[in-house]
Amino acid sequence: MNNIQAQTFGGQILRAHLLGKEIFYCPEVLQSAPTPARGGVPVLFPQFGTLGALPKHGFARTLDWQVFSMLEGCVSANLLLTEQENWPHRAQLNVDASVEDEHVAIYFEVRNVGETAFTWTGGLHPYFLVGDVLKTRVEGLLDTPVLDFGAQQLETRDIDQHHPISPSIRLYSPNMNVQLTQSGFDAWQVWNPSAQHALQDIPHADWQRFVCVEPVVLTPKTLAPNETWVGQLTITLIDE
Ligand SMILES: O=P(O)(O)OC[C@H]1O[C@@H](O)[C@H](O)[C@@H](O)[C@@H]1O
Repeated sequence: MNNIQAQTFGGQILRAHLLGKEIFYCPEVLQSAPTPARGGVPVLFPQFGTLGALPKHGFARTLDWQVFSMLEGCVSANLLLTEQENWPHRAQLNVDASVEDEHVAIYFEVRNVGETAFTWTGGLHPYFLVGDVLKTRVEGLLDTPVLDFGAQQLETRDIDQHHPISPSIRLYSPNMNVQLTQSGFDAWQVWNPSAQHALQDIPHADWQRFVCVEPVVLTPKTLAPNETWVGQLTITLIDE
């Protein structure tokens, strides 16, 4: 059975099932505002990570969005991001996601609805449910044809790497094998916090159950008033 679920806080997709398979890691108990929820697919905007002076990963993941679900298997999350501290702009953000057959398709749209141009970084931060990250690999990155997490010393240190963008890569894990196809983004960020993490918002052992493979914009993009940027991530179950 296919379905998808999102919450208003952060406009965040939390869970999606494809042919009955759970695609995203999402703990039972999620942090509530103002702490960003760890799991599902956080939206990062207008700053990726600490690439600037704004709050880490921007404002979008800690604001309340409007979330609609009019058709089964589809969600639409929308945020009019108005002026924030150190960010005197206005942006309309839309995340539209659907599950159909063996795909989850996520569109992320950013429109400048203010009167001044702004420059942004950000993207989507999916927490893929892999079962055991130490038995998981990513294939098809341009600079690392096979990224084997079992060989990354995740018992002692995190992995936090960006890789040049490619149209599609594959994630092989005990939970699922998926192809990740993107357009519009400029890097794949790969992150797992390792067994040594100090995250307080997930059960400690859960570090091993997920990996984040994130289609992101790391090179600042400028949008003039009325200009729109669109990115897409499609997650497709594959057999091999
Ligand atoms: O703990 P946060 O703020 O949700 O960030 C999680 C991780 O997100 C990744 O995108 C970053 O590359 C990591 O550096 C960061 O630690």
